[in-house]
Amino acid sequence: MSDQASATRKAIAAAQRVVVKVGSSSLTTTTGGLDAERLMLLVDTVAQRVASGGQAVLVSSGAIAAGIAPLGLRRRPKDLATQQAAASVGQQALAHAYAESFSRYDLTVGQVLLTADDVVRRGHYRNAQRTLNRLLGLGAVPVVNENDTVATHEIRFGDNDRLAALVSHLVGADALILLSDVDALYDGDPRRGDASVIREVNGDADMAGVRAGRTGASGLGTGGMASKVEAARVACSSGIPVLLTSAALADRALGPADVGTAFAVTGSRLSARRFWLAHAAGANGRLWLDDGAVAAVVKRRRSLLAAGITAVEGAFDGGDVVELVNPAGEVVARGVVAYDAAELPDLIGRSSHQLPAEQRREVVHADDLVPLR
Ligand SMILES: Nc1ncnc2c1ncn2[C@@H]1O[C@H](COP(=O)(O)OP(=O)(O)O)[C@@H](O)[C@H]1O
Ligand SMILES: N[C@@H](CCC(=O)OP(=O)(O)O)C(=O)O
Repeated sequence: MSDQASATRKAIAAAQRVVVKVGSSSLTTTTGGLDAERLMLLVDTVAQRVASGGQAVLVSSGAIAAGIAPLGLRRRPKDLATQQAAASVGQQALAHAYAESFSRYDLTVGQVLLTADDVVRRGHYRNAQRTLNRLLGLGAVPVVNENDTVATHEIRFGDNDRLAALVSHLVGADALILLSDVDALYDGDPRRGDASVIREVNGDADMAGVRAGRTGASGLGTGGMASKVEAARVACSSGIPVLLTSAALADRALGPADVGTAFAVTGSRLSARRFWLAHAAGANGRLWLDDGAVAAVVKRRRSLLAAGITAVEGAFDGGDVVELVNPAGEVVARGVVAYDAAELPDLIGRSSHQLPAEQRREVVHADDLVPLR
């Protein structure tokens, strides 16, 4: 274990406030619905962490999977209406099981069901933040899931890994623990033959050559390893270390943190507004930048001026969030645009002195802009 890696594991073991995300495959079976025993073991571990002075937020998947057996379905449904029906049955079974199980430790559970809108819209984001913080302050264990019964295709998170990364930032967590049905990240899907375990990820370089699949073995979860790696990247980029392992190893993950894959932080903690801009806000359009503008915005942290924009995409209003893309089409930053989409075509490519006085303001001000690379 390298020094940096052990520092990451030490930080995770010492974390005061943790977010623990558990996947469907770890709590349910296709034939039996909710696996009460596995859920109880998880609760034992989380309750232990709370008893030793920590705080925990549980992001629990499993609503859809837990509804499969009670509704007499044979496998995870593919259409949204049946998924929502299953989630409606499964979520209440899940909430009931958590409440009962945590009550063995005199711990109260607060159910928090979020839609993507709750983190995409700034007002909702702060509201969710307040609720979660208050629950923690009152000594309860928030149990979070997506509000599957009302979410439509367009506004779904779909998998809970990304939701867990967003919740980690929302509550200012000191660590994020991702529990799945696989003990660690491998360089390829271990189900498909030989794969080597990756113990530490200290940055993008350690991910070179790693193939993280989009499907899981169980057919119960969604997103596969790819969504976990992406969630880890989001959390680490804003200063939250991540441990990825199996639910069967939860006691070690929440104890000495000496199992699974540890992802080191790659950036510092962002303010709520900057995190929201970078990872949560829905973008309404794109501005294409030339190389000079990319360097100014990403390396020198300058405002974006009209002169460096080569094309405008989307129908946005001033005040909306847009993506800034480099000439290769990669998103390099996100920010709040100061003009409506209709105003920009006349301005782009022109330097400030060629523009009328009222149109000389920055297109995206540096304070409203978050580089992503
Ligand atoms: N590179 C990889 N390393 C580890 N597991 C992988 C990798 N690529 C794909 N997987 C698969 O991802 C699965 C976990 O994803 P998923 O079923 O969505 O989990 P969960 O329900 O816990 O969210 C594992 O069962 C594993 O087979
Ligand atoms: N909100 C959904 C989660 C979807 C899902 O399967 O997520 P995961 O098991 O974390 O890949 C549910 O509770 O069924």
